[in-house]
Amino acid sequence: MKERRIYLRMKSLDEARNLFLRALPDRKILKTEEIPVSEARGRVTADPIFARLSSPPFNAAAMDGVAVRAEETFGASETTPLILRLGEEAIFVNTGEPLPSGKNAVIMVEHLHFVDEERVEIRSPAYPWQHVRKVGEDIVSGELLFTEGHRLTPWDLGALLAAGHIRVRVRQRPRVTIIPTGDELLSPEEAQKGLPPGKVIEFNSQMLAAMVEEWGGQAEIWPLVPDDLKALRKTISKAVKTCHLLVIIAGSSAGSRDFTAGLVEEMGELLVHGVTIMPGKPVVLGLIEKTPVMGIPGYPVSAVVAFEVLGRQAIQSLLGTRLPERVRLRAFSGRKIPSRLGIEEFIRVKVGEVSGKRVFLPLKRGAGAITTLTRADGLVRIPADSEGVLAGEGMEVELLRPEKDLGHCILAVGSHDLALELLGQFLRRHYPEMELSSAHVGSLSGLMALRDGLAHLAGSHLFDPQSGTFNLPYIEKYLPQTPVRVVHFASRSQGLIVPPGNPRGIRSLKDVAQKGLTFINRQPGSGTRVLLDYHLQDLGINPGEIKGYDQEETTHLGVAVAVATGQAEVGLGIMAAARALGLDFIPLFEERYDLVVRKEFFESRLFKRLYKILKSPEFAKAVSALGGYGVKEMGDIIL
Ligand SMILES: Nc1nc2c(c(=O)[nH]1)N[C@H]1C(S)=C(S)[C@@H](COP(=O)(O)OP(=O)(O)OC[C@H]3O[C@@H](n4cnc5c(N)ncnc54)[C@H](O)[C@@H]3O)O[C@H]1N2
Ligand code: MOO
Repeated sequence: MKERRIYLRMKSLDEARNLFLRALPDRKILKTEEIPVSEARGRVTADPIFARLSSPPFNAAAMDGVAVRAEETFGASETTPLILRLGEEAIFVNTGEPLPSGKNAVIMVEHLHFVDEERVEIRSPAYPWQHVRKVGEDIVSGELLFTEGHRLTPWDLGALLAAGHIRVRVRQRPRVTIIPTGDELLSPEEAQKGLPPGKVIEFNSQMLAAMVEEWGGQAEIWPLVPDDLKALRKTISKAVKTCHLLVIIAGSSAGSRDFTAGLVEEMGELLVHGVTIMPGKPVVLGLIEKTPVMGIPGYPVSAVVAFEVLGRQAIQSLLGTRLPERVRLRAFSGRKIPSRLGIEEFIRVKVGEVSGKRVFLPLKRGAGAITTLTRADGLVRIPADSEGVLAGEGMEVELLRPEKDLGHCILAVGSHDLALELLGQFLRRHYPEMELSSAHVGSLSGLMALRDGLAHLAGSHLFDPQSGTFNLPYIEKYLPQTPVRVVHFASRSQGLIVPPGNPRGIRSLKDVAQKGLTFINRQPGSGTRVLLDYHLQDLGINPGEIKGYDQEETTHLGVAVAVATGQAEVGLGIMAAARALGLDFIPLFEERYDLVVRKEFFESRLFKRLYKILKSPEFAKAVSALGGYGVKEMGDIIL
């Protein structure tokens, strides 16, 4: 067998799923078993189930009062009350008790007028079967309660018991064996003693096992297998004999120690290696000794996504039932999200509500970051034939949490700022259910997002050369119809970010042009770019004289990374970004960074919380500590 594998032709998700589902063994391989109803929640019925008893089993009083024969009460009215003899024409009954024979209605105790110990007066008639639950009203003996293949809910258990069943025949739960692989992994228990260098905690297996259990399967996690072809071959050949589905985690990609696809091919039939989804691309699907085998990528988010879109249906198909679908809702994208053509992308998103409209912002895309799932409100799928989503475009969001828990997320679209990120961290610390989700699109695009109702607030630092002021002239120009308030956030030092020790001896923008240094720029519409262009013009420098002027990053940190990695010799940005990466900084200008807030959001409870933090000395201190920030006027309301 070759040491290193390249992918088979990648399949689309539909192709891969169809190939795999068609190859699954017949459902009949799952045995059936009879189990107590008390243990049957979530199980799938193996037979149709008929009621053995009726419910209620007799005509029962539905209210506390007296049982009567309705016909004997006809004619009673306010003007012609009727007297009934207690114990004969009217017999006391409590809710749930059988009706005494001959009686067919109940009069509630509140409607009785007691004459004496033996007699009661009524002032309106009872109609037949009033306040009576008739025998079999709920369930009639012999009726079909559940079809075969029905997944039992908690209330289904009630109906089974009421209908006289204490045991029920269900389909065996598909047994799913999960094998984590990788030399670098350590079990969570072992890691308690400390994590040796180069080791990471193995947790994918437990996530996948929990998913299996949620879908109605039975998961068994096998001990970790090292990256060793022979060991893995041996484990697989044992595992396929005892399970209905085998899941091998990691080793699915193209690395020299990625054995899964090769082993499936060698030991059985390889159906799929590589699916055009992201995360989750290097999935392996196949059959070994008729047992379906899945090779699931090792990155945690890739593992969850791949297993969700392929494993879920495999279990569903083996169980012969449909699993409940996630709630979906339509929401609008708060920013442009580019996506690779030919790949179906699963974007984790935060969902907020702006003026009654649902808006989502993407979280980080890295498949290694499990918190992009724990923090996500939902998933948005960008189809393979799309190059991405435009700002304001409506998409379907598959919710990962209950809909009622949405709406705690503040959506900030605009200029990137490290102190704003810190504000988000403070917010979560004080109000754990809340989140500040930000998209870095630059100041001007942030204002546009505000205008279009796609953000609650926008961080902005747009310099207006004519007036020498920040932001307000732009708001006047671009948001004439949008009621907004403006809160000062911080002043920032903008300057040149250079490698430690400033090896090229840079002092000014003039030096950048004159010394022919490689520059890293920011995207048009960002406040930093506006500032740069203004000062270049002021200094009479033609952008064409600046090497790298057309190389753009979208965040301050992006610029700092470019300098730190040597891709550029200098960039323009804030001091905090330089500091964060241990770079040197030559301050050039002071600028104002303000928060432009939609007026109705400014008045909301969510904003009040954010504002409280903004005004706290504790937060101001933390921002100062970032370096290069002035916090004297932090929180001043300037419009
Ligand atoms: N040259 C290429 N390299 C990679 C490609 C590619 O197309 N060409 N694809 C990348 C993609 S996409 C993914 S996804 C990953 C999948 O990698 P593997 O399935 O081979 O998994 P590993 O490389 O062994 O691990 C990746 C990552 O995940 C961690 N891991 C693995 N198992 C677990 C576990 N049970 N619990 C927690 N974490 C786990 C592992 O430590 C690694 O950090 O490949 C890319 N490479
Ligand atoms: O499939 Mo990988 O999951 O794109 O990161």
